[in-house]
Amino acid sequence: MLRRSPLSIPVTPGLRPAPTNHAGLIAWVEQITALTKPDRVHWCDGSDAEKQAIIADLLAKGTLKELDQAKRPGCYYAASDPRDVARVESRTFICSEDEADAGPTNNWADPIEMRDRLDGLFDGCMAGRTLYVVPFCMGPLGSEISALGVEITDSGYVAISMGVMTRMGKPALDQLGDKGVFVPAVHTLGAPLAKGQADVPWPCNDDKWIVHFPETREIWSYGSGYGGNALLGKKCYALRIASIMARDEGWLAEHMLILKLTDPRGSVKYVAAAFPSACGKTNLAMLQPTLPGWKAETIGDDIAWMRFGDDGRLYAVNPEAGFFGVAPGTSRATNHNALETLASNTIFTNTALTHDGDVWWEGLTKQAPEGLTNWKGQPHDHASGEPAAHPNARFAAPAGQCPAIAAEWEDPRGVPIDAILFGGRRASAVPLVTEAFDWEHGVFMGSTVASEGTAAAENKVGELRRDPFAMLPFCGYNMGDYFAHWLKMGQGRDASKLPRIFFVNWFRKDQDGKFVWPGFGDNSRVLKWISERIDGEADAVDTAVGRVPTQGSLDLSGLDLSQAHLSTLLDVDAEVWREEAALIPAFYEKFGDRLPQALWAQHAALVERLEARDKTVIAAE
Ligand SMILES: Nc1nc2c(ncn2[C@@H]2O[C@H](COP(=O)(O)OP(=O)(O)OP(=O)(O)O)[C@@H](O)[C@H]2O)c(=O)[nH]1
Ligand SMILES: O=C([O-])CC(=O)C(=O)O
Repeated sequence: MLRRSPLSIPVTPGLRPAPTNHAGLIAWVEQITALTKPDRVHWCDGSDAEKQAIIADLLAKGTLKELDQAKRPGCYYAASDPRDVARVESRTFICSEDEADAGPTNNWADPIEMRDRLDGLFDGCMAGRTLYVVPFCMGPLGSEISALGVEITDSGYVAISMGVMTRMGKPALDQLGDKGVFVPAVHTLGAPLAKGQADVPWPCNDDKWIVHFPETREIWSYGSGYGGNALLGKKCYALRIASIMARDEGWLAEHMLILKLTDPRGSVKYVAAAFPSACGKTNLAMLQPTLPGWKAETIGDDIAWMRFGDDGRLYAVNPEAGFFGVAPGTSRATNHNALETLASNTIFTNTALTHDGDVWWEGLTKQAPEGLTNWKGQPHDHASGEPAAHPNARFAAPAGQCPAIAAEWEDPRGVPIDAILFGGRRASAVPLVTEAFDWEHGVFMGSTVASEGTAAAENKVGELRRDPFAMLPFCGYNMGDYFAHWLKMGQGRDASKLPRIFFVNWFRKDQDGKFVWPGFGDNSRVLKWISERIDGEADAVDTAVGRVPTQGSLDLSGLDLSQAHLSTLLDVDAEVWREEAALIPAFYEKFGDRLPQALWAQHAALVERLEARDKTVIAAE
């Protein structure tokens, strides 16, 4: 669409003068305006006055409801259309020129055909609506690791949410200057309004398309107003398109939280951790250690952009400015810092509403309050067994409001990463924590992550699926090449400066289906072990799958954990792992020759180690 259309379409009458001299940007906005035919065009400056005006419009339309401003100043509530509640992976496409470049884990469509389809879908799609031009910066302003984008959207909800989630408006436009490079991202609800037609609170379309063109680094999103489908700076740009930029430019764009950990001696470690959607990134990023003297602070909760510095260390920035977190399960007991963050200036979507103008979700309090309205706008019926909040109900809150935010969270240089964690939801097999033997073994671990599905996407909840590096839905190119890129990033480097790699699993269950590990703040016990491993202080035992803590090396003081449960958490059952290992080739074979030989060699070495062991290898001393 973009490349084939000339940039000579006349400016729509009424278009306000663009607050930029960037000729390419102005031409692109004119072109999209001509295609989508909105009633009005608004260039976002990111000011408070602008935010208030958009909110007033959304309140009038019923998209937003004002929460009790005495209790939650600056907080608003939206309930989505029930057909628009999560990312739509089946409608997400990587339209590379060569199908093989998208790889077997992405949906692919021919880019020419897709452009024709989008031409049709976007023609007049914004009729009756305002087109918002949303310039944004991913990463701290002024950082060499940061990058710019401009989202065009016909959703005021998206425009203000982008204001929370990114550095949006004038500062981003200033950074772009007259000639800067930006990723163009076009979003529409796919719900044009005929003259005089009344709007609905949450317009969207049954037909949804989330499309990426890797070669031209463009994003086109049609039909959804929700989360990662519509806030295009997040998954679409900061992961899918950025992963391509990172491959080409020699850095890493990852689905990782970033955490600062300070031990009782005052020594600091920075940890990045990749867990699939709704598997605990936000919670770990805001963790309150239960171990005395340990301190955890937040740098980011979802995405990390990382580059090697001249000193050989890997530096990470959080490209986002807000948290788009899962509400259900968040409570004072599990994540006090998140609740403090949500006290003001937050947009809640698909939670339940209390009778006195506040939000509620399952897990917030033990007992649901009386008089709840569920996310579908109906009186909540406790007896129905249906949750009052949608399981993927979310909050969008400014990161700077988090009481645990680290002072350096916006440091343009980023923070040097000491440890990388991979993880997922695994009821069985996978120990509480395992250290990789080296970088290559760590890449092997990352490539074989499997996790039980959650409500964050439309796949089946609870079903086990491979989610390498927690990037399955977010890698913008062939994952075989992505694994090779990870291997290459560690090659020829001083191993003592490379982050150490670990695999964690907070989700082991006993025979009754109950979590064995208390999780949340008690995950600090695992972080302590990791920190002490890096300092050469904690013991580990070599097992076939990696190094696991000796029972004595994990700080379990004050924890009521039975010996049987501890064994469940730390034992490596060779029989179970032989079955696990036997599942890997079918997954690897999907990538054909794009799967690096080094990973096949890692698999062969794992099988060999497992053959050499007795049935059960106990990590206890
Ligand atoms: N049992 C247990 N549950 C956890 C733990 N950490 C997080 N959870 C639950 O997992 C769910 C998702 O947690 P989040 O921290 O929001 O997950 P996320 O990875 O940030 O999710 P996305 O925003 O989708 O990327 C919530 O219901 C949490 O209560 C833990 O240590 N143990
Ligand atoms: O992108 C979204 O809609 C929400 C999110 O963070 C995820 O799914 O990981």
